[in-house]
Amino acid sequence: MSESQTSIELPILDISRPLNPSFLSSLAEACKKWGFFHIINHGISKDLFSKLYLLSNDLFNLPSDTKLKVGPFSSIKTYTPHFIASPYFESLRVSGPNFLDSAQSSANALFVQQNSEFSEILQEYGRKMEELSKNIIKVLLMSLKDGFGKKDCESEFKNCHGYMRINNYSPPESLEVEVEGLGMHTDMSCVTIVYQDEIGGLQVKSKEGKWMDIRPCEGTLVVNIGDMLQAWSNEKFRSSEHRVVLKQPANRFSLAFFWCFEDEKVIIAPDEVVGEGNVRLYNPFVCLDYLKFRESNERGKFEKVGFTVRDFAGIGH
Ligand SMILES: O=C(O)CCC(=O)C(=O)O
Ligand SMILES: [Fe+2]
Repeated sequence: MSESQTSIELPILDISRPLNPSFLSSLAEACKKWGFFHIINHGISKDLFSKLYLLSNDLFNLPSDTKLKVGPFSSIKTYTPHFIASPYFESLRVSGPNFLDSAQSSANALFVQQNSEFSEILQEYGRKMEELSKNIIKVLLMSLKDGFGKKDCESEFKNCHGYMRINNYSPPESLEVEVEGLGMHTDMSCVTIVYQDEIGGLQVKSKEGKWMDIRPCEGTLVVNIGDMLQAWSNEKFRSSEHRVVLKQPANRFSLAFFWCFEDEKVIIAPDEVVGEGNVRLYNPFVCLDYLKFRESNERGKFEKVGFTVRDFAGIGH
């Protein structure tokens, strides 16, 4: 991890304003090059983030034994303890469309006292993220050439569903060199919406293999393209490898919302997306089959064994 690091400037989508063609083309360009952009005026208040932060803190501060009541060996399985993704990472999953029920079933197992605020806040956040995801897909479709297909292609995304992960990173107390809080990966979603606190540490890998910082900025959310949209868009959009590094001995909090195709969906780029005269880069595949493929590949074998959507369904791979 000695390579010098730089941060990148990404387009900032103001979702509250009408879009102009020059912005849409810079967005399309960033989605092809980086697979990342920023979003502002998303309608999620600072107050909601602070509440989510405080409630999540209460949760992660519980004793490990308590958290494991919803861990991988419990019936609920919403909590990922330390040492699964990394020694410094733990996470709680809340699934839609009924975020309230999902959060409540974890809360019931974790907290002695009734804690309805926790699930209500997560429901509010989940619903807002669903709306935002739908709007983001609309904008992305518009950014594809000639504003094509908004009417034809939006229906492809009508059965999408979302889930979120509340992430807590706790680096070692004496941190001399930076450590990976979350190793290199691509997301399996169509799009992911990330809130990262002011600590920062999210990085995207450039096509040349260099790690670039995605600096946090108050009021700004990060959006990244996932594998499903990379395949569906015939690589008009890129699902980039990214990771989280911890550079200072301070806790880091993030929320990641994944907007995904339904399991049974057959992913195939529409002809108008591929474009006349262009080569089709993926064989059609069923969404769930790819999710299973990813699950069955061990993390450490990443470099040796095919692991990405290209390896799974790419033509000529
Ligand atoms: O914590 C972050 O900022 C990003 C998390 C992430 O990449 C993920 O959960 O897929
Ligand atoms: Fe990710």
